[in-house]
Amino acid sequence: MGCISSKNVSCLADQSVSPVQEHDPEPDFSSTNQQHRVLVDHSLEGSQNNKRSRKSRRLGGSDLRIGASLISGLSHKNIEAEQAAAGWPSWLCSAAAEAVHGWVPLKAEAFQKLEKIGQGTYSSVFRAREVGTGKMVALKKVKFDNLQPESIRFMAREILILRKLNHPNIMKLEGIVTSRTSSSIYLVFEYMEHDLAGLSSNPDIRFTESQIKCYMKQLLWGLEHCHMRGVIHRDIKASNILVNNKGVLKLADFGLANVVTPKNKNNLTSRVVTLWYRAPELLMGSTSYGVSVDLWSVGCVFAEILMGKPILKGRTEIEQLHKIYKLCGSPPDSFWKRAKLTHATSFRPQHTYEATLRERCHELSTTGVFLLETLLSMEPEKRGTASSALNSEYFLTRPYACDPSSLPKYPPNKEMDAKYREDMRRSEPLSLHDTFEDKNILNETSRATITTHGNYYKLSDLPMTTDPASGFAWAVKRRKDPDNISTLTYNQPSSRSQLSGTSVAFARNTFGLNLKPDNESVWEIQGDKDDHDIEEGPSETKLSRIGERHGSLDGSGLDFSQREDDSPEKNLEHLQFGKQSISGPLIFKSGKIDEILQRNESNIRQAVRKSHFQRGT
Ligand SMILES: Nc1ncnc2c1ncn2[C@@H]1O[C@H](COP(=O)(O)OP(=O)(O)OP(=O)(O)O)[C@@H](O)[C@H]1O
Repeated sequence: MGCISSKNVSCLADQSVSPVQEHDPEPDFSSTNQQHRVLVDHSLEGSQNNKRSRKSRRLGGSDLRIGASLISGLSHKNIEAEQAAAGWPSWLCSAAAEAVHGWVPLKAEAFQKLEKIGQGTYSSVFRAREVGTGKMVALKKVKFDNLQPESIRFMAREILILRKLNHPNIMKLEGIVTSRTSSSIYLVFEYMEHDLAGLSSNPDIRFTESQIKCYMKQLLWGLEHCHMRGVIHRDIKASNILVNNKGVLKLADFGLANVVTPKNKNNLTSRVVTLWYRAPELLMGSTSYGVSVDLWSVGCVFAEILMGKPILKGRTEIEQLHKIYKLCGSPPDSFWKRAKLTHATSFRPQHTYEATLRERCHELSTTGVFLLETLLSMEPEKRGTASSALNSEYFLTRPYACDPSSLPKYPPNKEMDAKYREDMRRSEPLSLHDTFEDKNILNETSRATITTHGNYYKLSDLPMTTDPASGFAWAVKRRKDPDNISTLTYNQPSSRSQLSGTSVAFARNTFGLNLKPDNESVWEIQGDKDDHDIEEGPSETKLSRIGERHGSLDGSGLDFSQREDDSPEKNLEHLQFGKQSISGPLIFKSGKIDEILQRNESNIRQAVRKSHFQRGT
């Protein structure tokens, strides 16, 4: 695959854009046998810049602004001329020269594009074959508006962070496919056959304790590398942790990552991390968090691979917090005293919750429970660091982590996942009862086994369902001024719909949220039950809409009501709690968990992008 060889000026000549591409705005992936061109450090560096470049390499490239500082001595005209000569499109050089500095673009015809393997908010991922070597790669096509410099710079941030990292357990950016005339770019990554979400949720796969340790160690090594370079990943979840057929785990998807600097450390957006993996301080709106948000997510992933399912599956931010309290216990008084959040006390539960983590992980060794409890500490500073987790007793006691090469070769992930998801779709919903059985770990001598299990899909994995014609959402507001009346709104064409009132009841009973109708939006609650426990059993609260009103958000400084994909229905998918905006889908037409996650992910990505535009965080 492409490499970065230093000072290889002569290679530049080899990077000329083919006549076909000159007329093609999209990179033209072909099946021709044209040789793949390597990435080279081109001739930007003068002797002084070379010195700086070498220094930064000795330091492990730890300065994210390396590109910017390197090129600062050169005139813009020179840089653009150099980069254009290297084959980069002008819109990219002018908006994000530092991201591609020292590299030359790879040519589209060096790859044979195969099937699509992933779809993100701002990307589509394809499997592809490198023509010259036959090696499989993943091509991530990044969507952005190339007329908008901010949009390009946002994408450039991901590239800069990826270039800053260099570790066997971090997904390596191997190159970028584009051309002088292209309007899009593809990031080239090593192809990984599996992800931890697919493997751990597969009922046919059961990890042994030493296999779990092996995955966890690799994850923590990768994370330690990020954190030591000031990079917070901010989207650690099982599906972003990829595994190849050699048992090597790599942390992927740095689309939400950021480098903490003295300048931005108190001005970060709280709307990061996929809901199920989001730390409590983020749910409470913190904007001055640190790398410990990643450690919380690692705790969630640890629990997920132990149990075979995500451990905290909230459907809204408020429900997510509730689930955290139920698992980890309500935070101690000291937590609320120390919390620097303006609205922290709004999140203080009225009831005391005892931690249930030990019960839920009763098969896990004592050392494992201790590590899990540490990672899932309500107080960020008690979570320790990736390094301290690696030094924990869990990894120092038998059974030790196995060697990655001894991990089983699983059937191709994409096929396996596709089949599994299809099976789930066909079978849902099964019954009102929870049919999920935790996949407890096997004893040390066991290997991962492929067996045929029953169907594991659980009804409570699904969002609360509504009438077939649903697709509405609701919002709650509470303010202190004349607008100060809480409003519960939903938007549903039909006159009546069923909505589980658990979130309403939870908001009211747990946080003391007082719901009142206001003039603009009138709602009725029928048969409301005080149901504190969202997870177990749907409550039969019925709401009928008479009027409607759009929700708006402030809280974390982001306003989803101005999202690109703006519609009344979508705007209403927020629960505003005090100043904290609570977002996330509550109810979906089809009742598919994939849909919830997709929407949640999209919301986060759009919000972070917007926040980046506004504040650069
Ligand atoms: N190197 C890879 N090998 C195999 N599959 C990959 C690779 N990278 C990504 N994928 C697949 O593509 C999916 C989407 O990729 P990724 O997570 O990077 O983007 P995203 O976060 O969904 O997109 P965006 O950041 O634009 O919203 C992943 O969930 C994974 O299934």
